[in-house]
Amino acid sequence: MATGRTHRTATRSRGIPEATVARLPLYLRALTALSERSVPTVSSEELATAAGVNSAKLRKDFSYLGSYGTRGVGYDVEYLVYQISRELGLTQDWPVVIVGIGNLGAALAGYGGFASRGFRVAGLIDADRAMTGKQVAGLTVRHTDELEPLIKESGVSIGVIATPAGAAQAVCNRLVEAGVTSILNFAPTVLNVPDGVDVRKVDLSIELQILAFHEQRKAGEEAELRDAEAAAAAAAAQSGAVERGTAGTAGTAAGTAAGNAAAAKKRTGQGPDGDVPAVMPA
Ligand SMILES: NC(=O)c1ccc[n+]([C@@H]2O[C@H](COP(=O)([O-])OP(=O)(O)OC[C@H]3O[C@@H](n4cnc5c(N)ncnc54)[C@H](O)[C@@H]3O)[C@@H](O)[C@H]2O)c1
Repeated sequence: MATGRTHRTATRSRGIPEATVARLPLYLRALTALSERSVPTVSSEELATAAGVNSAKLRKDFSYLGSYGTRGVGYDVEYLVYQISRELGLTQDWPVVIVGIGNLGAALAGYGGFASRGFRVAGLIDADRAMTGKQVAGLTVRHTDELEPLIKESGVSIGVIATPAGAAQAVCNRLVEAGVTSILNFAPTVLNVPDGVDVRKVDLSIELQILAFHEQRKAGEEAELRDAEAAAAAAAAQSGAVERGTAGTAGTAAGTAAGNAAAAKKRTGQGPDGDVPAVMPA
């Protein structure tokens, strides 16, 4: 088994970059909301705002799909929903198996968003014999001994791992051996998989850590802004007090301090990159 190979490289088949593929679900979610409100067309700016993506990036992404919209009209919402769904493989049903039916696995099993997006939970697996036969979200929990037959019977190609980290690699190996080629991993560990297997990792604590970083940066920048504004005010006061001679220097100092204050203010307006999806390659 190869090690460290956890997701495909920068571009996929048909030349669509991985970063574009990662944004397609964001567009689809925004487009689905528009479709539900029976909105027929949408401009790239409106859709970019709704998806939390820069509009130039959106137009570039859609050019990979061969979708350019109509000048003055925008994009046809229904057609784009179909096109993106087809690109993401969502026009077909994907049976999914969830392994580890504890707090998280049970919550995932009951998540209605899977079915509405074409992911059918075909089976729930847990190693705890006390769980075997229990009903969770309308499905019967099966023991890990039944993992392989379940995958074969249901034609499962996507596995969700919600076990403790220590069990995740062994579960992953069994899933792959049984024919699963895509894994969504919630366990806080890096999985090694062979070529041809895609792993996506979800880690909410990493997302929170990224937000904490931005919070810390914003606090630092606000302090920097206050210092720069105070320096600008002091330099302006000094420039007013000096009538001749050093007035030019004081004026320059005031200008520089004001420039620093403006630059600091501009930086504080920047936040986390809304284009980065919460699910990341493992
Ligand atoms: N990614 C995230 O944001 C996120 C959020 C919450 C939890 N987690 C992770 O998800 C995992 C599950 O969390 P939880 O709170 O549901 O834990 P939990 O203890 O409630 O459930 C774990 C379940 O896995 C089962 N299990 C253990 N070993 C197994 C094996 N080899 N095969 C099949 N099933 C097995 C246990 O019997 C149990 O039912 C943990 O690794 C946790 O750290 C991740």
